[in-house]
Amino acid sequence: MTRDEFGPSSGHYTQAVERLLHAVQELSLARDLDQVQKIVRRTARELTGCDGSTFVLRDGDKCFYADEDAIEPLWKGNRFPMPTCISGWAMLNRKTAIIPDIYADERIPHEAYRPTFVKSLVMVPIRRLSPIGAIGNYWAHRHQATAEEVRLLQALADSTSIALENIQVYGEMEQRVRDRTAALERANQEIRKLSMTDELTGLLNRRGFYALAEQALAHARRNGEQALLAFVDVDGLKRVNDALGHDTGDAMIADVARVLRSTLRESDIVARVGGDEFCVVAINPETDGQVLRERLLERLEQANAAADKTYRLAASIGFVESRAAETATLDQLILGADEHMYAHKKARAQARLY
Ligand SMILES: Nc1nc2c(ncn2[C@@H]2O[C@H](COP(=O)(O)OP(=O)(O)OP(=O)(O)O)[C@@H](O)[C@H]2O)c(=O)[nH]1
Repeated sequence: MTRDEFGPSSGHYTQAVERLLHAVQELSLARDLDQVQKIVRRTARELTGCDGSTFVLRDGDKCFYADEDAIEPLWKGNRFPMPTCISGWAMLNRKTAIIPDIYADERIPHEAYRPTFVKSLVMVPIRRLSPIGAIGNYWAHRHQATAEEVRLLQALADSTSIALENIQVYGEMEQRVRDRTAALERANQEIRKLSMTDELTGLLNRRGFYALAEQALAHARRNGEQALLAFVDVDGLKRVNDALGHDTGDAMIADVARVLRSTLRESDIVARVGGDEFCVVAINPETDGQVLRERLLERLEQANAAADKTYRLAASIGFVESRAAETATLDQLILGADEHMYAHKKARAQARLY
């Protein structure tokens, strides 16, 4: 195409400006780098009718040939040091490189061009004041780019720069929304955890127990697994409170909780469901209720022997074992274990009398 054919009053130029306006519109709607690259590589070629275009991004001190649209492959995916390639020159000098004969120009690394079809090129920087990339146009024959072609490419580069900034802003906004959502989710999790946790012992509280135990029992029933529910009531807390103070009573509760947690399996659900009352749900328990009770009492005794405390840990323990076929509700199971515990407490009190 000659200069006359591509002058401001020519039909080609009008078409190219229309094409550019379309691209500007598309770029204003682009939301990610892929979309921008696609628009730029296609438009850059169509604006001048050249044989190839590249979309280059600055990557530190390298030029990254991010994308291309050409009659034969160029350098897509490659990175070159800024001073060794023409896109680097355009960015470092903040100027457009117009090169009608690449083999007559010292800025061109001739060896890199020899395997390619390129004979002439134009390279415009994206964001002239502080370039972040460049757009290349290549011709397979000798071509002296016209002022109009360069102007069109520069206008495309300016719109590309705004599109890239938009993407960055959108990206940051999206990231901020993601961060906030994650923080909210963490806060919600914390609230859920706090609302299900007993502050004194760190075990589940009554609400947490119901939530997890209901789930575990339903699951056990579906799978035909056996379940055991134990009710543990600390002995003599009132006496300790009255004689040694509420703080000591608290310490006693926390000690019992520690013994329960360390004696039971990690998968067992352990909760403080009242002042001095604990509930345990064990699915597929390793032992029957009687053995479990003996083990817990033994561990409480061991804790007493190991520590020089002003109080003794003791508890009454009742339990119920629920088979898969049973349809007792959690409340019914708790009631059964509580009654069993009460019988145990009575028996222990009587044993102390004799
Ligand atoms: N320190 C302390 N005491 C509590 C807490 N919650 C409840 N209590 C007290 O625990 C005592 C429980 O009394 P009881 O049900 O008679 O139990 P007990 O003193 O262990 O008596 P037995 O179960 O018959 O051995 C009451 O005095 C409650 O005020 C708590 O969080 N901390």
